[in-house]
Amino acid sequence: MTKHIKNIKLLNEQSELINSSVTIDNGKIIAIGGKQPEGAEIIDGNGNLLAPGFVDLHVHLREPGFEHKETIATGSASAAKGGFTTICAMPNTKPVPDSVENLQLINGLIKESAVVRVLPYGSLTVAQSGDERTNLANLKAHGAVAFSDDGVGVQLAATMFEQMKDAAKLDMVVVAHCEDNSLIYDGVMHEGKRNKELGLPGIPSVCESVQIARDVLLAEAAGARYHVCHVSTKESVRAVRDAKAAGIRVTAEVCPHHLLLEEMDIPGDDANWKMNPPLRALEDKDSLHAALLDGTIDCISTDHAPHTVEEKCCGMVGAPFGIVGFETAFPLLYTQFVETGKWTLKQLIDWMTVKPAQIFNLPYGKIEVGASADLIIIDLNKEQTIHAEEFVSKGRNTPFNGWAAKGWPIMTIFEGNIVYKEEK
Ligand SMILES: NC(=O)N[C@@H](CC(=O)O)C(=O)O
Ligand SMILES: [Zn+2]
Repeated sequence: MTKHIKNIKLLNEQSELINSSVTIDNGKIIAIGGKQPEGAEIIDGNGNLLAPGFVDLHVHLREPGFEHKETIATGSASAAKGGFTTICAMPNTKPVPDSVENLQLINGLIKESAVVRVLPYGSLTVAQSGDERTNLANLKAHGAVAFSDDGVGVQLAATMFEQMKDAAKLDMVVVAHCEDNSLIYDGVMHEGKRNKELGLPGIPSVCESVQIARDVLLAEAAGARYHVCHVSTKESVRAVRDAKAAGIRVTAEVCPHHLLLEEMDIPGDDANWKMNPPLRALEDKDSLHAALLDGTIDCISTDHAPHTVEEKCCGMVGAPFGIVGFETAFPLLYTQFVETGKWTLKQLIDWMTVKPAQIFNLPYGKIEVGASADLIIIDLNKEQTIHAEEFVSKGRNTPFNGWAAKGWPIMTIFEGNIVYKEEK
């Protein structure tokens, strides 16, 4: 069935909104600005923005193994509501996608219940233990989008180096959660000012940056493509910036919460403010903004990490790290940084669409003839307060409960089908 989305605005390179229309057929975009085809189903955009569906390189869907926190069905529906149509699922599930058999199991679950495109990672080591290396060629052959042990850092340089060399041969990206276990010190938040005020153990910045510094040198020696997860410190930014300047094939992501919050915002010993890496100092936050703007950091990823209310109930010590992200990412960033004139709308959309897609060579994140019809209609004027209890995700773990934000996705189209529509 042909669909014609009329009365929408498209963003041009100058970040101007241009009146247009988009026609889709058979899951693909077949015309931009064309006439309404005879017999087409009409979707009226009511003058709102039509953007490419967001692409998220870093998400946790919890299935298989932790369905009490999230499932592929609830996680992908949450993604759809947030405007995400391509999401890359991290391997910290049970079982871990460390073998063809386990990856096939996950592929089957995705096929059964995902409402948007879910691309699974393969792990770098068996059971993410950091010891035995996985067979990357086999994982690639069965659909792994990239390789990562996210949730934990790969501790041994030799293990990382060997996997980088194999990934380079396959022209696949190694994606790293950078954390040196000997420098965590049982910390639950940033080692800085606020953790001392709260009397809570801290994680020093160097815990992250030291492993990035190691890895960029390993990536250079291996000739590998290397992507850094959730960069949070100014020293990490410097390590990535220097590596890029040296011609090393490194890319990096930043999460909305690290752009929006810093350690002094943490109201108290509340686990909805506990995530890994933790909220750092103001100067770290500032350096992340500068890094996005100068291209050191390539894209924004949510690190959607749902946990149960029970797990997050009782203070930071003992609670798992992580916060949800899909349903608040765009409106928060739009309200705080586009509406205030710090970023253009085009910059924000690019950091959430074409930029992440390019890192994995994915053909998504663009509105062009022939592209998959993965589209979102965003009402930039719609203002709403965030209520965690209304999330489609099973997770309620967010520090943004009660925040007001503008710019809400009101319809999400995946491969030509409507997978989310706002309730009026
Ligand atoms: N970011 C987090 O705080 N938690 C993630 C793991 C991770 O992304 O490192 C999780 O799986 O809960
Ligand atoms: Zn991580």
